[in-house]
Formats: sequence, structure tokens, C-alpha cells
Amino acid sequence: MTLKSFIDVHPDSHFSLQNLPYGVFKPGKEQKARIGVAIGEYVLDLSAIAGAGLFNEPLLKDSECFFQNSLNMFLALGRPAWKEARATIQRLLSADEPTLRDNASLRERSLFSMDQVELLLPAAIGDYTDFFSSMHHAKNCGTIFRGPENPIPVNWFHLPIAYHGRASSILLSGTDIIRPRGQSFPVGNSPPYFGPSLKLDFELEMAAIVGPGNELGKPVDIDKAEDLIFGLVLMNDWSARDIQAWEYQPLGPFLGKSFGTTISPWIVTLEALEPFACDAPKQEPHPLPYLTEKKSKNYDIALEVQIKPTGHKEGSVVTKSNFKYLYWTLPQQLVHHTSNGCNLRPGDLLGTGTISGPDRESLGCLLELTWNGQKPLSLQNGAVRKFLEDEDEVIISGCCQGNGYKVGFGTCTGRILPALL
Ligand SMILES: O=C(O)/C=C/C(=O)CC(=O)CC(=O)O
Ligand SMILES: [Ca+2]
Ligand SMILES: [Mg+2]
Repeated sequence: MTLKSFIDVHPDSHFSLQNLPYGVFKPGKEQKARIGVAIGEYVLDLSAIAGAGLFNEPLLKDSECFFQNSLNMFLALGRPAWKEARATIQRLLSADEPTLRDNASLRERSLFSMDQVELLLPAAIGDYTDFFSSMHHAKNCGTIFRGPENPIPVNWFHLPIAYHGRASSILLSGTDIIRPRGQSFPVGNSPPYFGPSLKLDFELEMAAIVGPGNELGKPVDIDKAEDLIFGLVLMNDWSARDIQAWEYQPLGPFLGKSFGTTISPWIVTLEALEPFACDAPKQEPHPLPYLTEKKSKNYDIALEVQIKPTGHKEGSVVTKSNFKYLYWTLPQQLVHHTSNGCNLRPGDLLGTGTISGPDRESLGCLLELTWNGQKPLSLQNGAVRKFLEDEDEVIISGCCQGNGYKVGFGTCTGRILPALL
């Protein structure tokens, strides 16, 4: 039987009673930020629910975690507290539970129309790391940047490669991106070019939000890694391919990536994603013991990217991919990150890397879709793109299809503004 809420939730809504993703919002400009859960077209204010004494189970009864302006304190509590919160919220919102349903004053204080609130970043993100976990993306980028002989480096199959990203420029969905300026390849005997990037790209990614974290010097065991992950968001790792290709040899991504990374506002929990778990791709060669999982698991999350040029009423779909294509799993990424003793903290963001699938239609960035600009892409209304142009909006969406309901992420959007003069 489908779980039903007393709040009307359209079957196409990403925010069903089965989902209940967490975010941070302000009901009005002058009001304090608070923690909420999305349900249909509403946001349930958890500070109002906690203030009414309705988190009355042992782990959350006396907690201040829902009176904060970020999710970090709740993230630090770990999975037993997350499960307790989910059970309470799901019960309070269900059709046959009168506590909230029949209390008009509490409904008034705790339920806000989503289109009236201001959404904020859900967590204070101290550190951000971006992995490189799609084999298809690794192969395509390797071929484009380094040639077709050995496109995937030998270490790639033994460890989840990553680079340390820049937490200061993580942006909430809807924030404009200023086209970066930078250096790129010299032409002939001329000095390197410095100016607006001519190869601005999106990268279709998802990212894990870290829960309790680990102590410095204490690597995480592979069997315990899942318990350190709270949930997932959509992510766009904006990338300037010309700046990147010139600067990153031999040390890896720097200014070609650090001008902005956009995430979606709602964190979908691993509990909500569990019904959509599926087998991860077979790993050959077998990973080393510290990376060997009892069962390697991915999630069936359909992902889509649209580009919407200025003046177009609708976006054009440029790719359809799926989280399930990732080679390295979330627990493997987290375990490898801590394997040298590095500590993760609540709210840290671990990007999966660009999620490209096996087909032409499932490539996760324009670098691959247009083969570095050599094969321009046709959009609706006659528009053509090699890379992103000023005023283009990029819209990423992601969703799991249940039986009569959806567990979705909403969208992760950003529009390109012209470079500064
Ligand atoms: O060097 C390459 O082949 C490409 C590297 C990246 O663009 C880094 C990156 O952001 C990884 C990813 O998104 O999968
Ligand atoms: Ca990336
Ligand atoms: Mg970026």
C-alpha cells in the first residue's frame, strides 16, 4: 500500500511521504534560517515541530539539533537519530495521524508553501572533495586530453581518484555563475591567452553529505562506511576546459574548477533511497581488501540535464544518465578518503565525479557530448552549442520512480553571466 499524507502530494512530485528530504530555509526575509523537510509543495518547519515537543523519542527528545541554522548538529548525531527523526516525521505527516492534521494552529506555524520561502545551503560545508568515479567519463576525458593509447590511468582501477575542491565557492541552486577568466594554451609563439573562458562546461554529478565523520588518524572500516553518509544532493561541477587543460598538468584541477560548484537544496537521505538500491558494476581487478565490500551497491536514480538559452521558453534535454553507472561506490570513496588517517567532518561534501553512462545520449558534460567542441550539439529552436554561452541556464534533475510515487531531488540550476571586464 502507498503511504499517504494528509497533505496533497501529486504522484509526479519529487517530495513524497516516502522521500522527506532535509533542507534549510527562511519563511521570510527578516526571519531566522531554520531546518525543514520538503513534502509535496510544502516545507515542514522542524523547529516548530521540535518546539511543540513532538520529537519525544529517546535520541532527539532533549536535542537542540532542530533549533540550528544548518543541519550540521543533526548530521553529527548519526543514523539511529536520523531513523528516529524520519519515523516521527513520516508518522506526523501521514493521513491517519491526527496530531498535526487536526491542529490548525500548529499547521499554521509549521507548514509553509515552498514557493514562498527562501532556501539556503543545507549545511555548513567545511571541506569538499570531488571524485572521478565514472569509467565512461574517465575514458572519454583521457582520450580527449591525453590521446587514445592509454586513456584510463593504471591506478584508476585500483583506487577512487579524487582532487580536493574548494568549499568557499559552493553555491546553492539558482545562483548565477560569472564566466571565469584565466590562462589557456599559447597559440604558436604567442604568450598564453588570458581572458574569459571560451570552453565553459557543466558536469553532471551527485554528492554525498557526510554525517558523523571520523577522528584524525582513524581510517573508516569499509563495513561501517555507509553509516557515515547522511544523504545525497545533485551537483554541477562547473568546469572551464581551456583553463583546466593548460593549468592542471601535473597537479590536477585548480582554477578550471574552483570558480563555482552548485548543489541542490534538498538532501535526500540514504533511508529514502534504499528501495532503489541496485548492484554496482563488477570491479575487475578485484579491489584491495580495505576497499572490498560485502555487497557493492548503487542506486537507480535517473538523471537529466537541460540547457535553456536566453529567450527559450523551455530547456533542451542534452543528456540522460543514471547514478547506477558509477564504478566506485559511495562507501569505497569515503573509505579511500580516510585510508591515510584524513578526518572527515559533519557536512563535508564528497562529489561522485561526472556521471557519464555508456551511450552517446548519457554523457555527463559538453566536453564529451561535443568531443571538445568538434561535434556541436543541436538544441531546440535552432540553437547550437560547443560549450556554454552567456545567459545559458543549466538545469540538472534527478529522480527515483517508485510504485505510484517518486523520490526525487528537485533541480540544481545555474545561469551563466558574462565575464567581468
Ligand atoms: O583529467 C581528466 O581526465 C579530467 C578530469 C576532471 O575533469 C576532473 C573531474 O572533475 C572529475 C570528474 O568530474 O569525474
Ligand atoms: Ca568534477
Ligand atoms: Mg567546479
